[in-house]
Amino acid sequence: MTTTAVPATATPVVGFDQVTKTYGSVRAVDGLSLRLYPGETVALLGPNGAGKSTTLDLLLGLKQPDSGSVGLFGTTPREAIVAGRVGAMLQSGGLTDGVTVAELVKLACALHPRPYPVADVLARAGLTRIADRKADKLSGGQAQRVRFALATAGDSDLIILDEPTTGMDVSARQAFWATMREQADQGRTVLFATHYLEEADAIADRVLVLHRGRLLADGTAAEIKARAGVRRVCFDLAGDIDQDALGALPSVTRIDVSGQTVRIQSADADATVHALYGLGLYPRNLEVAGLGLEQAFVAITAAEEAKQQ
Ligand SMILES: Nc1ncnc2c1ncn2[C@@H]1O[C@H](COP(=O)(O)OP(=O)(O)OP(=O)(O)O)[C@@H](O)[C@H]1O
Repeated sequence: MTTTAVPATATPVVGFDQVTKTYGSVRAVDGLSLRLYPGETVALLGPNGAGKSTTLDLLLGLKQPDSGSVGLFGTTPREAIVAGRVGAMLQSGGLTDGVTVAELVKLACALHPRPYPVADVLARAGLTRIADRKADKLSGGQAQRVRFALATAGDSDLIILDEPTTGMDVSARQAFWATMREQADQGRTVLFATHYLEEADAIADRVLVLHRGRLLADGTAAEIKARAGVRRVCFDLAGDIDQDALGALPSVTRIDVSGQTVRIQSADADATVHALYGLGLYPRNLEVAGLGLEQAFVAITAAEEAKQQ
């Protein structure tokens, strides 16, 4: 379903084949097969507990699969990491108390086989002014920027980011994504897990939706939105609003009424609007539009939940 033009013979940056990982009775990753290719910017979405962090840990060799295989650049995660091909920014850890920001970045540069100059790494992450501050004296957003610096200390081919912008303010987020775009434009593969669907929509050229450890959707944001197969119908009504009657219109899957404004999700917007007029109502400011990525995500995962009940 992916639309990215990739030669069939290209060695995948990431190759998951039928990977399963369980914790006791919890199947965190369930038969996952996946290929990522050079230059792709890929968002990994999923509700809490969907298996995103476990997937990234498997990719980084921090966890081993119970079955199936995980490959990076045609080799093992460990070999790829030792060769400096992977930069990673995980949700926590990596920041040692009592050590300054500059010292941490220097160490990350020293450990990378193809390091960037320390001053460049600090500047790119917006850390120059706080380079002498101790890592345990940072705000949440500053600590995230340090993790970002550590992930980009050298010239890696794959950058893995687990919820990278959590705690960052708006300008830090914008700067962060501008840098990631540059990295992708230079041919690097960027894989990021996020709960900010607007970021996935704006940044990713491919979106993966995980649900209970399985891949529920894989495509561009536009394809995921279309796949939800639902449209939004929004209008104003004068007078008393009979929510039950509107909810019973054909193909309506969801209804919200706020003041005189009605917002409906419909699997067949034409049929819904036709029947709306059939009730003898006169909607004003009528708008029919596709779902945003966030609503599409909710619709897709809710449909899957309903199937599994
Ligand atoms: N170390 C562990 N021991 C036991 N269960 C675990 C462990 N790590 C994760 N799990 C379980 O595995 C499932 C997947 O967890 P994971 O952290 O990969 O999900 P996630 O998509 O990253 O979630 P979130 O969005 O909340 O960060 C969850 O049900 C979680 O409770």
